[in-house]
Amino acid sequence: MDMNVKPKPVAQTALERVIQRPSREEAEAAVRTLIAWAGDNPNREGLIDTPRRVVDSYREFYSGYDEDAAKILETTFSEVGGYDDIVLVRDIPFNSHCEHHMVPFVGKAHIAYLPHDGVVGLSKLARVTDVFAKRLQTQENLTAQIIEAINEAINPRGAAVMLEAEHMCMSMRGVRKHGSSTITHRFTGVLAEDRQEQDRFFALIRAGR
Ligand SMILES: Nc1nc2c(ncn2[C@@H]2O[C@H](COP(=O)(O)OP(=O)(O)OP(=O)(O)O)[C@@H](O)[C@H]2O)c(=O)[nH]1
Ligand SMILES: [Zn+2]
Repeated sequence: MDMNVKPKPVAQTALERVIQRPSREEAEAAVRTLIAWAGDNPNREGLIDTPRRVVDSYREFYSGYDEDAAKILETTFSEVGGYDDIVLVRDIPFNSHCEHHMVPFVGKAHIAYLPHDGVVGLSKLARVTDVFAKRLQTQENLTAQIIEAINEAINPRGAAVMLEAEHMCMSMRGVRKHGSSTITHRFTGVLAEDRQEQDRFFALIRAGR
């Protein structure tokens, strides 16, 4: 092995740019503190492995900090038979956590764009949704980040993102209103300028239901 070959620098994640990640032991100790804060004994048998599980779960819930939307969207296709009309992927399920209470909000995303010179794999729109959903979020910011990532990656003639979600911080605590949903949407390009295109987007979301 050539010892002069320097290891490639590991790309800094969004989180590491802001804060140094604590060790797993520190994170597990924090969970034990929260269990005691809830009023239970972190040393009782049923709770002994809970800090480990919670810390593992956090890795899943917040895996988006280690992902790069631009990378996911970098493969585009141009051989689509000249198709240049709206592409809509609707009902993409997502779950995220609100940045105010760290409680889930759960819902569906509808993502559309008007191709310019290429299309992306449909699954990539769902993957990009997860990159940003799996961070601490507000629904507004999540909406904006998804559409910005699409615009930067494929420069479409227009794009639209609509999210509908139920916020557990409004149903399980606080105001305690079950069943309300919050809708956010954002349009760019032709879809921002042309009301008819917006109406078509809303009609396609409803189509065939
Ligand atoms: N705009 C927006 N607000 C959110 C989102 N998720 C949670 N919230 C709200 O964030 C607000 C935080 O309000 P605060 O008064 O600081 O916190 P709080 O005392 O816990 O508020 P309550 O939830 O009313 O009990 C609440 O009104 C939440 O409903 C979101 O995605 N977008
Ligand atoms: Zn909240």
